[in-house]
Amino acid sequence: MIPIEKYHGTGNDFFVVDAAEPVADRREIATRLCDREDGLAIGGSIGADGVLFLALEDGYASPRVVMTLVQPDGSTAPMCGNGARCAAAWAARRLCRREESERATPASDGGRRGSASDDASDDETTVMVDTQAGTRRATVDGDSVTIEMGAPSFAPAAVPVVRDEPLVEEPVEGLTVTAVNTDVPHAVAFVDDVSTVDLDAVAPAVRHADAFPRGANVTVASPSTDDGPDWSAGAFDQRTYERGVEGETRSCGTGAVAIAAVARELGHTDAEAIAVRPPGGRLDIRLDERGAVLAGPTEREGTAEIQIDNPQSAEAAGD
Ligand SMILES: N[C@H](CCC[C@H](N)C(=O)O)C(=O)O
Repeated sequence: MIPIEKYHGTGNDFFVVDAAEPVADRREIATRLCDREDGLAIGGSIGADGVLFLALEDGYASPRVVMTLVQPDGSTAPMCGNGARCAAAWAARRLCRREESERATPASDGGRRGSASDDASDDETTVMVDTQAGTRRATVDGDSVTIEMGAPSFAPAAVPVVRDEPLVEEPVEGLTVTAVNTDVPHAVAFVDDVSTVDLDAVAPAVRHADAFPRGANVTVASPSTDDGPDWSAGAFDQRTYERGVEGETRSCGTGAVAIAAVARELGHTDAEAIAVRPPGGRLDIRLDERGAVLAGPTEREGTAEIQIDNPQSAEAAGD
């Protein structure tokens, strides 16, 4: 039996599997468990937006977790803002439990490796999350996780987009988009009201447009309705259609950072602190010359165990 945990960050949900578990075919497991109709049910929902395979590495001054996100279509995403926040929350919880059990049974070497209590504050744990896009520093404070993201780039080679100049506010398959890389490619379109966009109808053509040789996540944004229709207020509503999920998700961290970066690039706001509201909650972004920082809540929803040969026979154990 393989233990599976379920986490979500503002509604972007993931199964978590310890990378040490003997899962030979990660694509097959991800495709099966994530299915929204026939997949694994934990915490009141069926399936997920991906499976995080996480390896907690010993021997570093700051705890380090190696993250691989396998998406429902079997592809691997180089980065995922919400997934990385969940990975940090998972690692902090593991470390905390490990310390509790070490306190109950003191280790003979008394070694101090990767301790969750090595941080300046007793309430916060710093976790380094290794992703295919690079190592990102996360701070876990209860259920709230803040993570340093890479610096957004509009450079055609970085997005990537097949052109010589950045793609800024140009029509692509029916949407007026700006292309940005926030560790993954996003095509961002500002519209008057995200709730009126038929995302499932318009996004697939943009996601697969020839301009994007590796595809793109498609993110639409509008001035946040809670804060009034003021473009400069630094608050935006978000909806994202994700590559790899091939559908809309309830939240997307790299997409929220992409909205902040494009809003600043287009002069919609000059705020350093930008609030983004995906359908699943609220994410806070800070953008300065060093890059972007993404903050928001996470939640551990529950656990299950699966038979590796027959994942559908899984029984939710709950917690
Ligand atoms: N949901 C993720 C993004 C995953 C990106 C992935 N869909 C891809 O680029 O293939 C996030 O919170 O940033």
